Amino acid sequence: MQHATLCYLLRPDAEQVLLIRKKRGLGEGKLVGPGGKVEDGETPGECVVREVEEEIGVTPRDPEKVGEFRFVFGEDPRMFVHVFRAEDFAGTPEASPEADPEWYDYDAVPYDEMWEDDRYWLPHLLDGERFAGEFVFDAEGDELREWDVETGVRELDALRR
Ligand SMILES: Nc1nc2c([nH]c(=O)n2[C@H]2C[C@H](O)[C@@H](COP(=O)(O)OP(=O)(O)OP(=O)(O)O)O2)c(=O)[nH]1
Repeated sequence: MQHATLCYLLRPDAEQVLLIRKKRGLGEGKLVGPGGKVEDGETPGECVVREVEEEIGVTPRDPEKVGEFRFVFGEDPRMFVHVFRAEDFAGTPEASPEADPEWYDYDAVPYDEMWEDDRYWLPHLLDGERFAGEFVFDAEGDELREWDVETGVRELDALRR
């Protein structure tokens, strides 16, 4: 299965999270965290730093993996996503050909402009929880059909076995 990463940069004191409007690729037009596909020979931790640098020009420091989910379209397991959070980073978020970044208050995250599954796990990340989940969409990826999320997960990567 293809592996990918997502990174949520946080300002915990201001209770704000950085989201990007994705300009191309899977999920174009949606609000997501920066991230992308894990390349051969790369760990998810290396991928997430590279993707955040490429997409918004900042370097996350010590990104912490806090969640993972499997993303299925119809019968087709599409993506295994490693989700990170980081409270510290070098640089100032800037727009790129791939992404327009913007800070959002935790209580004003526009879930209706995001992937349908995000409302079931992003609140856990903002609450400082760890989670693992599975989301089954229709074959076109338009509609969420089934979902399952577990929180308080101590050992991530459980779904890979
Ligand atoms: N927020 C959110 N992001 C998702 C979901 N499913 C899913 O694959 N993603 C993310 C993980 C990846 O960051 C991205 C998929 O990778 P992509 O194909 O768009 O990667 P990319 O544009 O960066 O392409 P590349 O540069 O790696 O080739 O979408 C989801 O349900 N919610």
